[in-house]
Amino acid sequence: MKEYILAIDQGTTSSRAMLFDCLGNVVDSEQQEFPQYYPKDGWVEHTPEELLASVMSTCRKLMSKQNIQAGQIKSLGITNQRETTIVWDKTTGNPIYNAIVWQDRRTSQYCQELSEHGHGNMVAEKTGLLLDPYFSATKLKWILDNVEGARDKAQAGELVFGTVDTFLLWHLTDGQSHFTDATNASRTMLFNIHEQCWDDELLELFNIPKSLLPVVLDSSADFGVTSTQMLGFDIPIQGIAGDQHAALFGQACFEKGSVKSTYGTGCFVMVNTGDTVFTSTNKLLSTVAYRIDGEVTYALEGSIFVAGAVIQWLRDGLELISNASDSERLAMEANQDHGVTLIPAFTGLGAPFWDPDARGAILGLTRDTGIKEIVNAALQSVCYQTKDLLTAMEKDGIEICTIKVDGGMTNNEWLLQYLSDCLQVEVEQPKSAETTALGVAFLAGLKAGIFESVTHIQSLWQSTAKFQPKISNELASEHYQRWINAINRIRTTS
Ligand SMILES: Nc1ncnc2c1ncn2[C@@H]1O[C@H](COP(=O)(O)OP(=O)(O)O)[C@@H](O)[C@H]1O
Ligand SMILES: O=P(O)(O)OC[C@H](O)CO
Repeated sequence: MKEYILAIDQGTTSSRAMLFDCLGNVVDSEQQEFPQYYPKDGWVEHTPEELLASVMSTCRKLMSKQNIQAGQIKSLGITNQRETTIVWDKTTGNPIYNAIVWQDRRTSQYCQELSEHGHGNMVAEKTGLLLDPYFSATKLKWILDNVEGARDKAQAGELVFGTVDTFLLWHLTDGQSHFTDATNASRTMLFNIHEQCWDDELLELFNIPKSLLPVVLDSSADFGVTSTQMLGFDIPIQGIAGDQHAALFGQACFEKGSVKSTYGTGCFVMVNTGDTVFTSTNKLLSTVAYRIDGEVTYALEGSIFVAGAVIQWLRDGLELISNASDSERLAMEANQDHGVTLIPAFTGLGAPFWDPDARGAILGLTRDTGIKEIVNAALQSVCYQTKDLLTAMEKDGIEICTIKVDGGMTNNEWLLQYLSDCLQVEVEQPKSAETTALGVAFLAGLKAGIFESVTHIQSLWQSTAKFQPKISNELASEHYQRWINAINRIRTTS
């Protein structure tokens, strides 16, 4: 009887269930998109029920397709879009409001006020984060303050909060487990990353009752067992990590200084900083990379809000392309010297600008500009935003020679070549682009004893292609300068 690890990857635009063998090879997978809701300018929501339904349906389809029998799945891991905030009723499990998605900017005014009152340093010092609507704390406060009766129910201990991992775990275990892991906790802005605990001063600042919060475990831990009615069998849940942290783990970036960049809905560059919290002076975030056996490894992160989402916008918003993969051919066929700059700041700018009120723009249009040039500029914008992050890292004294890339967008080779040209560094692609799911499968398998150690996992990682810069440093700088000039025209903060 073959044995497997099941990984759930609940992303911003789709949910995936992936089956891995005990060497970390992909056996099969299922994927399902779900609706995005944009109720107001800068607001982004999901319905938690649709997230759960998409996860359940992909897992069930995958298991039935592979004719999985009891006992074949040795361990289950959950990785997830981070920061997205859900509050639900402890008794019924029903959410009291939609999931407020990480991209949502509704609390930008409140964050601004907290900054003006001088709370930024304390928050950054304790959490490694910047006072920005991106993180869960102000979203959670918004729900408690704006949903009728929520604060009273919270005070009475009738509600619970969780990021998406915690919500899925709760339902998979039929309300038995109210846990999260240290990586997800580190994105809430309520968690002290030095002391590895919920922080009373932060809870007071954001007016959050502690009783709402899940218990924080290692990323590789016993989180509970799936209830039979959910997946048909009792499966131990032994890995949980935020998707970017799981990708770092799946890319085997275990050494201090190793870097990965993931291109999904957003783009997230992470550098392993070992057992030290690195303090950036260039608005990058410090975060928990992973926690195993109580030992914390930290990372430095640069977060970009719109990467693959710009391609989705070309597809669904502008209807310029029918499939995301069309973008590769069109970008290749474009006049490469088009002079168009597209800034996809649909929900503001993330690192290193942190400008929640900036909005997107297309500059440099001429009568010759066509669909191909717009598509090309959209893909270039993802590379320039990555360059913004690497430049900030360089200013922090971190030199990067190679980045390991993954995520849905890395199926686009034109993008990877332009990325290498733009960054003037080597871009390395792993055998599987599904590194996020693989990372949490590794974490779950580690707890289950399928993988002996991090060193064992390192030996399983394989690269498939390397992209080297093909344009001169001078030309790359010229292109990038055009981007910087354009960014300076849309910023609302300095
Ligand atoms: N060939 C491609 N070229 C460019 N973008 C792509 C391509 N394939 C997928 N994408 C983009 O990648 C994103 C999906 O990547 P994925 O890693 O699944 O994201 P998430 O985990 O955030 O849901 C979508 O936004 C899609 O537009
Ligand atoms: O859904 P992704 O893969 O773009 O990841 C979202 C991030 O976790 C948000 O912080």
